[in-house]
Amino acid sequence: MYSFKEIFLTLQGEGGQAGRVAVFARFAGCNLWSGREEDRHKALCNFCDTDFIGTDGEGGGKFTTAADVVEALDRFWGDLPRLEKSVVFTGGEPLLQMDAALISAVKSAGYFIAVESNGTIAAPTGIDWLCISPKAQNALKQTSGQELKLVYPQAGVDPEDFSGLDFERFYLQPKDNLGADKTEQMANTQAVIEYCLKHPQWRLSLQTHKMTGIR
Ligand SMILES: C[S@@+](CC[C@H](N)C(=O)[O-])C[C@H]1O[C@@H](n2cnc3c(N)ncnc32)[C@H](O)[C@@H]1O
Ligand SMILES: Nc1nc2[nH]cc(C(=O)O)c2c(=O)[nH]1
Ligand code: SF4
Ligand SMILES: [Mg+2]
Repeated sequence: MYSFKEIFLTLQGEGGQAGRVAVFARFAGCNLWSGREEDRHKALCNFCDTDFIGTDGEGGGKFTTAADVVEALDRFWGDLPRLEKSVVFTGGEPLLQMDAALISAVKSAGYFIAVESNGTIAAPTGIDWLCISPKAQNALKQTSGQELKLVYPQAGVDPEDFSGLDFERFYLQPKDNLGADKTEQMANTQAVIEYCLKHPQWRLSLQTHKMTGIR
């Protein structure tokens, strides 16, 4: 059984695959936050910008088999070219639910498989583009992949804690303070820019879907 909050077609907004059309499949549930606002202050990850509770979003639901998930993804991919098929599994935390059966079925259907994960759970094999986004003091179990994308700044977190890990690319993504304060938001972006100017291993990742107003 796989539980998805929502499934939709959009352009990847972040990181090294930004601009690429993909079906986004957002799993319900996370191991670092309940998703309820009243729990945010005591969550292991407290800056989340996403609603991942339940299965009531567009395209969401509970799918009994991996084949049922593929059928749903294919509905959103529609008649687009088969050779370009691309899916991003996110959440919530996708590695709580992704298993070999799902990866195998999605791969057989022709998809390039990208995953957005907090890295606290080891990833199964077969993922084409693994993006790990470490969260404060939560221990990393997955220390390799295509992209490490650190939300910055985070209290007590130094990018150099991660710069020696086995990733192809390293990104800093300005922390969205969720509308709390425009000045602080701009300061976060400025801090990323200044860090990247001094540390060429790191690149700027902007949440371009928020700038353009797409999902
Ligand atoms: C909502 S998370 C879901 C996947 C997974 N749980 C994770 O944290 O990587 C998707 C991406 O959004 C990023 N993100 C979440 N809240 C953010 C915020 N307030 N500002 C910037 N990026 C944020 C995460 O770090 C992650 O890279
Ligand atoms: N367009 C778009 N790109 C994204 N990249 C990562 C996202 C996520 O929430 O995981 C996301 C998202 O929610 N929308
Ligand atoms: S780990 Fe990811 S989904 Fe979970 S609360 Fe943090 S940003 Fe949100
Ligand atoms: Mg998002």
